[in-house]
Order: sequence, then C-alpha cells, then structure tokens
Amino acid sequence: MSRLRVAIQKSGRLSDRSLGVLKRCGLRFAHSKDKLFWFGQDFPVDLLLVRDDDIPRMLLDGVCELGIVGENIAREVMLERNGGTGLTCLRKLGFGQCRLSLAVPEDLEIGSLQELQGKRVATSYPALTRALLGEQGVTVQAVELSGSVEIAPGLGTADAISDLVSTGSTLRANHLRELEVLFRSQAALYSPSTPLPDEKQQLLDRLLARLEGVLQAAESKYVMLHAPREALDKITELLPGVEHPSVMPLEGSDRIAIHAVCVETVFWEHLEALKAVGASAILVLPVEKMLG
Ligand SMILES: Nc1ncnc2c1ncn2[C@@H]1O[C@H](COP(=O)(O)OP(=O)(O)OP(=O)(O)O)[C@@H](O)[C@H]1O
Ligand SMILES: O=P(O)(O)OC[C@H]1O[C@H](OP(=O)(O)OP(=O)(O)O)[C@H](O)[C@@H]1O
Ligand SMILES: [Mg+2]
Repeated sequence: MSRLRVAIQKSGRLSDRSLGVLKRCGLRFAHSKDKLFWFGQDFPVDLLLVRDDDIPRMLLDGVCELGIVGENIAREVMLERNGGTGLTCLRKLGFGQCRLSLAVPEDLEIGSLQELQGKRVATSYPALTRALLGEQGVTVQAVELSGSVEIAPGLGTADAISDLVSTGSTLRANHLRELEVLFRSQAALYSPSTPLPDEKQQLLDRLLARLEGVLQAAESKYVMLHAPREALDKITELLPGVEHPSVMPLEGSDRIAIHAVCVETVFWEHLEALKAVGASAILVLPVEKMLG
C-alpha cells in the first residue's frame, strides 16, 4: 500500500507546531525520541525529522512528498536550486510568522532601498534577497552568513542586513533600524510541483481535507448568547463570519438564544459591541474539528 512521507523540522521554532498540526489531523506515530524516522500508525503517513533548510531540498530530490517549512526557506531553496520553481505551497499553516526585512545601522542616513545600490548586505537568504531587491531595481553584493547576521554591520563586513524579524528586539539590541519589509513569511505545507501517482494523490487529498478542518476549527469559535428578538439582525452582523445563526426561544422570557459558529477571530471588541445591543450570557467555546 502507498505511504506518504512528511518532513518537518527536528528541533527549532517550527517543530512543536508542525507535529501538533499533524497530530490534530489524527496522525499517530511510533517512534523513539532520537530517531529521525517516525512510522505512521493509523494513517499511512510517516514523518522525517530534519534540519529545516533540508526540507525543500528533500522535496525537490523526491525523498518525501510533503514538508512543513517557512515560506522564506522554501523560496530561497527554489531560487537557489531551481530558478524559483519546483515546489507547490498547498496550505499556509498560520504559525511561524515573521518577515524578511532590510535593516541598516541606526545612525546610517539611508531613507530608501535605492540608496543601497552596490552595497554589501549580509544575509542567510542571498537568493531571495537578491531577487526581491532586484524586483525594485536594486542590485547589492550579498554576503552570505548562516547565522548571527545582525552583527555583520558592527564588524564592518556589511553595510546592511536582510534578516528575519518578528518582535524587532534582535534589531534593536544590535542598533539596527528596519528600513523595509521585503517578504512576509509563515510556515506552510509544501509538495513537489510534479504530479503524484493516483494512490498517493488520494491519500494527500484525504490528509488535506483533515488539515482544512483542523485549521478552520482553530480559527473558529462557537458563540452562545441571549438577546432581545429585535436585536437578531444587528447581532448576526456583529458576529464575525456568521451567516445563519440558530435561533431558539427562551422558556418564560421574550428574549431568544442565539448560537453561531464564528469562522473569524472573536475579539473582545466584538463581545463589547454585542453587549451594547442587548446581548447577555455570552459564552465563547473552542471548536475542535470542522467538516464542511
Ligand atoms: N523570530 C522569529 N519569529 C517567528 N518565526 C521565525 C523567527 N525566526 C525564524 N522564524 C521561522 O522559523 C523557521 C525556523 O527557525 P529556526 O530558528 O528554528 O531555524 P534554524 O535555526 O535554521 O533551524 P535548523 O536547525 O532546523 O536549521 C524560520 O525559517 C522562519 O520561517
Ligand atoms: O525580531 P526578533 O523577535 O528578535 O526575532 C528575530 C531573530 O529571530 C531569528 O533568530 P533565532 O532567534 O531563531 O536565532 P538564530 O540566530 O539561531 O537563527 C532571526 O534570525 C533573528 O535573529
Ligand atoms: Mg536552518
């Protein structure tokens, strides 16, 4: 019988969330802690635990059919190895959000990317940086470093850096200023762009349907509340992403109960607005799985 192989990061920022999302799809694995191959038990999908940079390469080399990796790495490896193509992003996964930004020393008087023409830019993403700057008509000398990119300007080995930023605290600690965001990234599920044999494709379709349910459920909330009947339209409008709420009479009251699945994030502001139009007893519950 056909099996699929999914490569995920062994140990790093994406590891726990990658494994978590696969487990929520109902996948269970037999493994010993230090092993790099985990055998799928209830569903024919096995895991490979590797360095994240290796994931796009393994997909391009046909070692596995699926991989969870940051869009930043996938794009870099595709550009470096395959002219920017070869992998298909099947689904963005909503974690590992960061941005690739061009940053310069705080005291350097540079106001636009164009002023970096011909300068040295330290980065772990030379191909992606060159491509993104090239789109804006800027050519730089990429100085490739595999880590600690932020110290290069201080050491005098580069004029600027192109590095991943999340909170910005690494930049601040190194007296660097974010000049421009070049690329926004998050973790995503990738496969090789070449077609799979039918049996594997069917397995993949089943896994993707489960994944869709898991990801939609993660963003969804089940909201229950009481309200005056005349506020129903207003409340339906205020509930994020709701089209058809269930409406029930409340015994011994002229108020109604409204139940609805919100498919967008429910913020405190939504709840305050609901209260303002007469809603009470508002409950917001997590949704575990969803199937359309
Ligand atoms: N500061 C950050 N905030 C959020 N996501 C980030 C941040 N830095 C990196 N990422 C995302 O997480 C991915 C993995 O980052 P990590 O630092 O674990 O990689 P690594 O050190 O290269 O790991 P490996 O040992 O597997 O090569 C990055 O490629 C990026 O997509
Ligand atoms: O904006 P911030 O929240 O400070 O995050 C940015 C930092 O995070 C990443 O490094 P990481 O911490 O993964 O360490 P690394 O240098 O080993 O990659 C990235 O390379 C930056 O250095
Ligand atoms: Mg890496």
